[in-house]
Amino acid sequence: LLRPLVEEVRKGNLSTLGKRIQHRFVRRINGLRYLLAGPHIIDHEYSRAGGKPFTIPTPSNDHLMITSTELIKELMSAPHQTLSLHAVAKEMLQPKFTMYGFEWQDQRGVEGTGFVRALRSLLTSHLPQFQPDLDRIIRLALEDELKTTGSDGFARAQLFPMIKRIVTRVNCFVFFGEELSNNGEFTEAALELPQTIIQTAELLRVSPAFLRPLVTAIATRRHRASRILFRYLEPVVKERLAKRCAADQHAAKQDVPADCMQWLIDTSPRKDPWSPSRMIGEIMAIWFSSVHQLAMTATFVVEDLCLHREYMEPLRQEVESFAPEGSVHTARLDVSKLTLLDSFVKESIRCSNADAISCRRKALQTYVFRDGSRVEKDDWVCIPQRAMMRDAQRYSDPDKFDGFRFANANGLLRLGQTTDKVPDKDPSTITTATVEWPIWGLGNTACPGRFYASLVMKLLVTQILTEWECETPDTTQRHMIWRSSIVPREGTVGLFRKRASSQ
Ligand code: HEM
Repeated sequence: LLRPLVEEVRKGNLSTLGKRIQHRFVRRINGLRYLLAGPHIIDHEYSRAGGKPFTIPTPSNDHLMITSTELIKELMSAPHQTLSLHAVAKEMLQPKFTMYGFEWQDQRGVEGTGFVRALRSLLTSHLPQFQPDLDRIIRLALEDELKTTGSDGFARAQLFPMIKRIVTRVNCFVFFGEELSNNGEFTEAALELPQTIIQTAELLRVSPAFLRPLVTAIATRRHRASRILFRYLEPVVKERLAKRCAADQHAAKQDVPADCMQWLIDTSPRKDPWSPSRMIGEIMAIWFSSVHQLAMTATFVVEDLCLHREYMEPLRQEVESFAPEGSVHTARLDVSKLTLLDSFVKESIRCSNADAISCRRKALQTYVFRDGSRVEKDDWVCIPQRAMMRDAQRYSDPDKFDGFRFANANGLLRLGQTTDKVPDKDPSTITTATVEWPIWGLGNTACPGRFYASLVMKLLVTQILTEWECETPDTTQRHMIWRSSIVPREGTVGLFRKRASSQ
């Protein structure tokens, strides 16, 4: 709060100082409401702004919200040294404290962007090989989670905690391989880490600097989860780094494991190689990105399946029509053909978006858009995606859950017709990153894990469809709000019963 004022004093700009103090102070106090009502405040201001940019105060800074295609394109082409995604992540997650002392750069790409190749290219291209294993892990995890049934034949499960565990299991497999993914202590720490990071970072954002080490030690239980992961990963990473170095020296090709940890090592800098602990810090940061959003989004999708049961039969029929002959097993199913499922998952994201904003960038220096909109240094600029996805100008009947909205719209767009169902001008799928569908971010920084995330969500839903009947008695309050996040409630229960045909 005080930093901008101190800067004003330094500049000797005393005439405007009084006004600025008052303005900043009032905005920061007003901004406190954002903590508990962020998405609602954004929705309200969006409808008042009539397509123009608008500013939302938060307790720490202002967020400039932009919605026009021109401004969004300008945002995407602005230099990373000016409008930075990494600086946002650093502010939100406080990695220096929450990730065991791991320091991030403010600017993306300073130490290479190998992780994009590791996830966007290598992980994505290996998805067909991974699919049978992902399918098996999800199936066994569901059976394990839902093994205790009541007298009515239904197993009861708290959906969000269950899906966090399932996502952790599959992600552990693709990140760290079979052995570590079967290690209970390791997977428990892998599940704990993202939750600890988020909770601790929030505490740190409201703690004075001198208390931060103490707050971190208490909230992370002296980095319990990080230390366990580190203990397991250190010998493996050391060995793999040494092997890479030896292979480079002898220009030899060697058999290497096919997992994300290996690809992150392979794509890390060669000229000035990272130490094992630096490498583990990088892996943990990417690990965090892989669990948190996916678990929340997948939970809302499963909740929507339980709530809108009329979609189960048509979705089932679609899965069965594409299943390899004579089986309903989803291991080798070509999920890209399941256009109704793609549409259902997309509609779930449109209606129950886990984040009210996307494409956050922090201004490392003041930036003025071509239309004159200003983002002051240290403020953020964002896209208010939830409000845009509920705008009747973009989506007809936006408050209605229309599971096949996108499939129907794609059908019309493919015929060269127009539709008011969606704002898209061309057919699209869930992973298409466009101005109309910014849930993955945009441009160079668009989520490199989106193809994997989409596959996991679809496999989870197809497993439930083919093996289970599901419903939920909890139909009212499905989420809680913190800042712009819309987090599934831990207590929402799903009822699951094995389908007669799958027993
Ligand atoms: C439903 C799940 C997910 C959602 C909604 C999501 C969304 C996003 C968004 C909005 C961004 C910021 C992009 C920008 O602002 O331009 C992002 C970045 C990122 N995501 Fe995801 N993500 C998901 C799953 C995953 C998974 C499973 C992984 C890893 C396997 C992953 C890895 C990353 C990484 C590494 C970045 C940083 C990209 C960069 O700095 O260039 N995400 N994601």
